[in-house]
Amino acid sequence: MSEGQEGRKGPPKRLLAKLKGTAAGRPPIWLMRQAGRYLPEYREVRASAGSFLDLCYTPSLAVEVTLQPIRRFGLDAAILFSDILVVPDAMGMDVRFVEGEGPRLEPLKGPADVERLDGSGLRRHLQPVYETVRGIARALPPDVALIGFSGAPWTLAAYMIEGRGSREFAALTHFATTHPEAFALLLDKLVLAIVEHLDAQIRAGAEAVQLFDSWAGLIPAARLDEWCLTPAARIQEALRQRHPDIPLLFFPRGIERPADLARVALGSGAAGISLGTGVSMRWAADLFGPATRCIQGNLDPELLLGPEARMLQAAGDILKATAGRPHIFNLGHGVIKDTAPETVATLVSYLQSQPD
Ligand SMILES: Cc1c2[nH]c(c1CCC(=O)O)Cc1[nH]c(c(CCC(=O)O)c1C)Cc1[nH]c(c(CCC(=O)O)c1C)Cc1[nH]c(c(C)c1CCC(=O)O)C2
Repeated sequence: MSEGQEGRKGPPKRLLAKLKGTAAGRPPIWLMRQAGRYLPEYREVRASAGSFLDLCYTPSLAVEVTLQPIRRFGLDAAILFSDILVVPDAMGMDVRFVEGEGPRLEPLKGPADVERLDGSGLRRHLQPVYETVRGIARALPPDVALIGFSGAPWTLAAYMIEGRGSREFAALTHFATTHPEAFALLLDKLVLAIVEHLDAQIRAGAEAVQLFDSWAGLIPAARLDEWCLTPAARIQEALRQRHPDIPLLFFPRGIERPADLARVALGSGAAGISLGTGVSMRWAADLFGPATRCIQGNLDPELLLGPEARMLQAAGDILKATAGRPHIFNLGHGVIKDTAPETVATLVSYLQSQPD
């Protein structure tokens, strides 16, 4: 058992029970991007921190912003405050966050750049992140689960090749088809780096981990196994060998055709599948349940912009569609920055007043 877990015996945690396949009890709730700019207390810490990466690498501040939404809303899980792009940063890429524009990386241009990527110093470079995990584990209320995370290989490759966020990631698909061997090597290096990163988070006290494949929807159907399913299954298998009791949540956002989604979700071996906004919970529940596979999601984050009655109606529809199956309530993507914190409070109260 890892160091972090030993000190964390206490009441059973709803999120972990659901990931084991329990249908009983109300759905736990946490929200992707529950810490962030929609919270005034986050903006205050952010303003004092220097750059966004400085915030990610300063344990006292990263612990504080992780705990802010837990204190304010009483959510059922905390997610480590960090970013998926710390992995390319730790592999030697130059990663920056430009105010109001998002991430910028010096893009990988060809095979030589992939060869140069070096994951051997990853744990050392990311010590502040693991220190943050230890700090959160010590501070969390005993019934709140702690989730660690990483980007999935395809999604990290997207930013590493494109050099920035994009809707189409044209350079990515161009690289993957013109340099197939270098692209395969890149995914390979990322699988190993991600396993190291998640393993270190688990040793520091993460009780579940989420793998974000935010751009999986860009993968052509014929490449789904190679670029999405197989890397996820390799990560899941390596973690299972090291930490058989730690569940993985997989978020293949944008994979929406039922046959593709079922294939990727079941093939990954993950205990939980997080569904994006484009998936109907009604058929997803039938696709995965009642097999002991937990589903997470998938309220449209736009609905949190109001009116509240419409949001609660949609949340109720999700609860109806998932009734009797292991379900973790979440959004279909991250909280939008214009969201009113009061609306999040309304949503959390609604979920927590469900029959148990
Ligand atoms: C693709 C991706 C990234 N980061 C992440 C993903 C996968 C999830 C998704 O699809 O959204 C994951 C992420 N990013 C962040 C977290 C922290 C934990 C949480 O969810 O509360 C998590 C889990 C903090 C963050 N990551 C970022 C912020 C905002 C930066 C700031 O405060 O200035 C936060 C709170 C920056 C970021 N980080 C990234 C982008 C594209 C941006 C810029 C867009 C934006 O600014 O919203 C990369």
